[in-house]
Amino acid sequence: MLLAGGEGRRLGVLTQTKAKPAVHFGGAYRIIDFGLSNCRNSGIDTVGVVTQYKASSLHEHIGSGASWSPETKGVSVLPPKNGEYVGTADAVYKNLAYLEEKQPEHVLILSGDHIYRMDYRHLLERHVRTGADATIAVTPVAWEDAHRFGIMRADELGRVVEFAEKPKQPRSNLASMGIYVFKWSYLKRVLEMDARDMESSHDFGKDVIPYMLLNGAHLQTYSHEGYWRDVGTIESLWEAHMDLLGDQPKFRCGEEAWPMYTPAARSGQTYVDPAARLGQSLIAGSCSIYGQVERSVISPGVYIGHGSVVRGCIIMPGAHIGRNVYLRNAIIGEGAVIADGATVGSLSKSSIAVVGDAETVMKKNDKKPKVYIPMGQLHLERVR
Ligand SMILES: Nc1ncnc2c1ncn2[C@@H]1O[C@H](COP(=O)(O)OP(=O)(O)O[C@H]2O[C@H](CO)[C@@H](O)[C@H](O)[C@H]2O)[C@@H](O)[C@H]1O
Repeated sequence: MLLAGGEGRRLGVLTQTKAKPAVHFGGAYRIIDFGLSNCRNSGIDTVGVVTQYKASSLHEHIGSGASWSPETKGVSVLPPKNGEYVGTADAVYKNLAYLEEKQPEHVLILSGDHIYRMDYRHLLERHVRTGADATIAVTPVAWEDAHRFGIMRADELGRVVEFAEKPKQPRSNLASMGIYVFKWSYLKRVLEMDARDMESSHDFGKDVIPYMLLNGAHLQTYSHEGYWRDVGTIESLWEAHMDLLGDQPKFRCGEEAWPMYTPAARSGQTYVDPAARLGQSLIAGSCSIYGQVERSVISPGVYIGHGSVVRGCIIMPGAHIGRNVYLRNAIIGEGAVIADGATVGSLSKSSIAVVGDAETVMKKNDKKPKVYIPMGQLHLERVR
């Protein structure tokens, strides 16, 4: 069960027209492609994608699901039928009939907004070997980020002994990745119990996992080694893109041994003009580049005009960057237009400027000046 229905409010204007898992990532992909490709590469061909917020963006992208499950067409989208999904546990609870039909022994629950590579067979092997009711994939995170995650302590055999969802003062930096495998019989029981609890917010992290611990369930950990990022915020989305760059990138998308699958996109060639200068960047197909691009990820169908400078940027598909534009540490949404001579972004790395999908940014003295939409604690500057 791939959970992809959250609102993704922290991505602000980037999720105004699409669900967070449908946001483009790494030039050629969308965020949800990572979980779905992991499923295919792990031999999992029956996947229920639970959608809700801006569901049509995901439904269009997933289509028949044949990109990830070519033989059996086993990828199903599961929007809410009656009412809404109240939390992550409720989203699975309301699809118990779908699961029942499949008669699984174990159910893997994944999040649609993570960038990582994982062979779920190893997680499942550990879960079966330890005979746990449920197993959570875990990874250490930076102490300063620990308050954003479910944080736990485990004993020497890897059994969870303490868990706190997004604690203000974390007592460990071992984080839940929001990836769980449950014994089907146990999952059904615990979700039915949670559904009857009027006090519950019906969320795995806030309610189900603490309930399990309180009631002596056998909860194991599976240590994930390697890259993993929850790209739920503007900063983490930007940083994860920067992790793709360089000679020895922290993460590579689509290696031969672990391919990435996504529905066929624009496959035209990219034109690089003699006036262009490119460095440390990923450039997708069907682009035209006349300006200077450094430490950036450029998606398909992007135009970058003469005399423009693009540094530390993520440019989403089909964006048009005019002439003599200066872009620095910015995310430019799908189909956005940056008019000739405009400036977007700041010199400081800690603030990322964002232009939403299909927005137009004009030069300061034009009649319709564009202002960045303030997001959370981010400091966003005006277009100069
Ligand atoms: N009502 C709903 N219907 C359908 N889908 C929904 C939904 N609400 C959320 N989702 C989806 O479920 C996934 C996880 O949801 P959240 O983003 O709410 O969890 P969060 O990341 O805060 O914490 C979780 O994930 C982090 C790791 O990222 C853990 O540390 C933490 O313990 C855990 O609770 C997302 O892909 C989201 O789209």
